[in-house]
Order: sequence, then C-alpha cells, then structure tokens
Amino acid sequence: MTFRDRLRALPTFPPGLPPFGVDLDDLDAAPATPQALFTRWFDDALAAGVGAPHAATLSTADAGGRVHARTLVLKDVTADGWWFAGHAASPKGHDLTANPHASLTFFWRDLGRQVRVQGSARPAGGDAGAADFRARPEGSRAAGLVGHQSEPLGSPAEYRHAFAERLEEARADPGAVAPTWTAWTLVPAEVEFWQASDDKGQARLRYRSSPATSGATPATPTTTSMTTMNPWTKELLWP
Ligand SMILES: Cc1cc2nc3c(=O)[nH]c(=O)nc-3n(C[C@H](O)[C@H](O)[C@H](O)COP(=O)(O)O)c2cc1C
Repeated sequence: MTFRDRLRALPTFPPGLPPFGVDLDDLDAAPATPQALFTRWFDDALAAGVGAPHAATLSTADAGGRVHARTLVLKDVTADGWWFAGHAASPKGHDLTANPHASLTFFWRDLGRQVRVQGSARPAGGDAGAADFRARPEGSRAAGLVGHQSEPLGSPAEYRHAFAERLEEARADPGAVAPTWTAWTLVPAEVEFWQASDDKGQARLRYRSSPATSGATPATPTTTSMTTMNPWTKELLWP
C-alpha cells in the first residue's frame, strides 16, 4: 500500500460522535458567551478522555505576513479571553509584538470537535508572566531559565550542560523567573465551534464580537469570571 493509500484508509473520527450540545435551531438559547460554550466543551473533552485537551495550535504572523504556528498549552479562559504563556524573546513573541493578530485552534478528535479562537493577543500586565512561570513544574522552569528559545544550538551537550545548571538554579530558588517569560491574553473577535457527526454532515456556530468592548486585562489569570460579557453575535456557518 502506498503512503497515499494509507492516508486515505485512516479514519479521522471514531464512531458514536456526540451532538453539538446546543439547539442550533434556537441560537438565543445558546450560551451567551463563547467562553461559556468553550468551558462546557472542554469539560466534555476531559470526560471523554481526550488527550491533552488544553493543547492548542497558536498561529501568528510576522510584520511581513509570514505565518508561523506551533503547539502550546492553554493557561486560563476568562471574560477577557484565552491565556497562554511563553518567552517574549521567542519567534512567537516577536511576531506578537509586530502583529498582535493571532489564532488558537483546538482539536478534540474523540468528540469530532474543533474550536477556533481568533483575535488580538496582548501581554498581561503586572506579575502575570512571573506567576505563571513559578507555577510550572521544576523541569519546565529549568527549561524556561535556559533561554535562547528557537536559536540554533551548537550541540546536544551544550544544551545538556545549560539545562543541568538551570535545574540546580530552579531547585535552589523556586522563585527564580525567566525575565522574558510572558503571559498573553488572546482577546477574541471571533470564536467558532465545529462539530462532526456520524451521519449528519458538520455543524458550525460562530460568535463574533466588537473588540472595542472588551475590558482591561487583569494582572493575573486567576479569576474566571464569565459575567462581564461582550455583546456577542451568534450565527451558523455553512460547513
Ligand atoms: C504539547 C506542547 C505544549 C507546549 N507548550 C508550550 C507553552 O505553553 N509555551 C511555549 O512557549 N511553548 C510550548 N511548547 C513549545 C512550542 O510548540 C514551540 O516549540 C516553542 O514555543 C517555540 O516556538 P516559536 O519558535 O514559534 O516561538 C509546547 C509544545 C508542545 C508539543
């Protein structure tokens, strides 16, 4: 069998996919905010045993319009948006400084679901980046303290040495923080929920908001308040 044939023989979704979970004939009754539907779907993903449902693809573009995408993990969802963290000095950090437009894509295969969050990413103020860094496991803090992310590396030994040194530092000082570590909030302009089904095609629901109405980013991504809501428009899309 050729590689091409093997690709075509692969099933994308398992049988027995769930329904959308929202009455798509009555959008007024759908959750008022995309955050509310996202957290409901996230709980479904956890209950279904989806692996790493908090992992998402972050897409960014540089000043010249060249697009870059990579996986990272979601840190919180609040009324302000979807939170993620990384080095400001990394390529993603440079992209977001030059062009804050970004997108997060979640794929929950076992449920036949995809969520796309598109908007503008802004660095959270105050202690948010440092607080996120300190909350990471020891090995992740050591890796973060190494720095130089995405720069060319001379040899594996060079990294092993730098990592071992930083691991000692992380153990000796649990409060040590990589100075470039940053928490960003992706303030959503559009959030789209996509559901496959066994026998009814696909369904798509999009929330759209005016970015001008979103509030200030709080200093730490700890409060998950769904009460301050934008005036969201809900609409169905042709699959
Ligand atoms: C499952 C998974 C989770 C990851 N989580 C993060 C994260 O939370 N923050 C981060 O900066 N990089 C994370 N990474 C690494 C990124 O994918 C990427 O390699 C790194 O951030 C450099 O990206 P850049 O060169 O585009 O800036 C993760 C990778 C994987 C596979």
